[in-house]
Amino acid sequence: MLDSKRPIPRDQAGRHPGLALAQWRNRLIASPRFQALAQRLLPGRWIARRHARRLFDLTAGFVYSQVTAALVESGLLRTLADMPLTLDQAAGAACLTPHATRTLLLAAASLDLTQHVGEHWTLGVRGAALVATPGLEAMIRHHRLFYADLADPLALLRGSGGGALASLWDYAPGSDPADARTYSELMSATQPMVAAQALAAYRFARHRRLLDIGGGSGAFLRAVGESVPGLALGLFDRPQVIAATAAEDGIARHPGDFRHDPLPAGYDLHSLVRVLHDHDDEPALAILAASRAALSPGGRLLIVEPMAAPGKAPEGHAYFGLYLTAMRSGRPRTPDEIRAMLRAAGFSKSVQRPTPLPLVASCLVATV
Ligand SMILES: CC(C)=CCC/C(C)=C/CC/C(C)=C/C=C/C(C)=C/C=C/C=C(C)/C=C/C=C(C)/C=C/C=C(C)/C=C/CC(C)(C)O
Ligand SMILES: C[S@@+](CC[C@H](N)C(=O)[O-])C[C@H]1O[C@@H](n2cnc3c(N)ncnc32)[C@H](O)[C@@H]1O
Repeated sequence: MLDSKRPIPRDQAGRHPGLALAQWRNRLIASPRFQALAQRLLPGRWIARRHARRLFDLTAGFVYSQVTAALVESGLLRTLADMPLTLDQAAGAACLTPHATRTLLLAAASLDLTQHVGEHWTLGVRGAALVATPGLEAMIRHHRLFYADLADPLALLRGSGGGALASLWDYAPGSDPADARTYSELMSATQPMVAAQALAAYRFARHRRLLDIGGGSGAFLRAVGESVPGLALGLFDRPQVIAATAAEDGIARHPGDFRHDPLPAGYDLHSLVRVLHDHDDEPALAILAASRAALSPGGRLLIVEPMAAPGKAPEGHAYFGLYLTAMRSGRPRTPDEIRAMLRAAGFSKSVQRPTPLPLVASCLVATV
């Protein structure tokens, strides 16, 4: 437990001892003599090269992302997945000159997205993995909106710029009502990889009735239903989202607003999949409290979403931190932060279950 830990001794100014160490290291790295020495000695050269490579990738990562986007948007990724192409065939398929096509294919090859074999171009290992990852191409296409907002990152952080991504998510505060179908389709396309994380982490068969709160068009429920046939399924979402989904698949539909409306009773398992991080702390706590109120003793709530892991993985605070800022709602949370909120909402216990790909989603199970 956090409060049983012994207090860390501070310096006279009350600062953590690790701070002085970090400052000393940073001064060392900044020294030209240390830089020269590090590059002369072999272990130092390896470490310096590794940092230089990562720093270059940070500096140039936006170019790599746009090479990937060009491969997707030109249709070349899909065409190369179907058959190998010569340069001239690829140029015809992409509606680009042979010179521009060669530039794109060479750039993509150096990122392992494509590969040149003899006279032909085919997909590289990363290109093949991209095509095999459900919804990733749709994600890359929708990044056009996020990229526009990121053109001025400080304006985005100050809240004075952006707005392109927020216009997609019409439940984000201050957004104009848009067609909920656009984001529901994006979420459905990417749902198989998310549902796979939940199914690997949790045994749904121990329950009778599952309510997916903020379940969009029901893709998560359909994936769970296929794996666990006897489970009764219920979908709770905004009325306009529920209205846009097909009604004939045996899923009980509950239109409502989870910030104000009570959730339907009678379900022994609730799920919140990529929902909690969309909301600031106050509404997020209200959603957890609504779930707690609707569950009977022994009932459970699953939280499935990418969670922050500071110092371990960048996608939490670096990708989703900025994504949710552009969306103007929510924040990425660590499992411990969510567990504290679950306690505040009245859940008696919560545990984290490992998932195969935490960058897609982590999983917390809370019990009433
Ligand atoms: C056989 C020979 C010779 C060689 C084989 C070599 C080998 C072993 C290759 C391995 C191949 C392999 C199995 C690759 C597997 C790759 C995988 C599993 C890749 C998965 C990638 C997943 C990615 C990149 C996921 C990205 C997800 C994103 C960007 C999600 C964004 C989500 C958003 C924006 C959600 C928004 C919702 C909101 C609003 C925040 O709530
Ligand atoms: C990011 S999407 C996730 C959809 C789905 N769970 C998935 O992972 O594919 C968030 C969902 O929460 C729903 N939602 C947002 N605000 C809501 C509210 N106030 N009441 C009910 N549902 C809401 C949205 O309509 C959307 O379907």
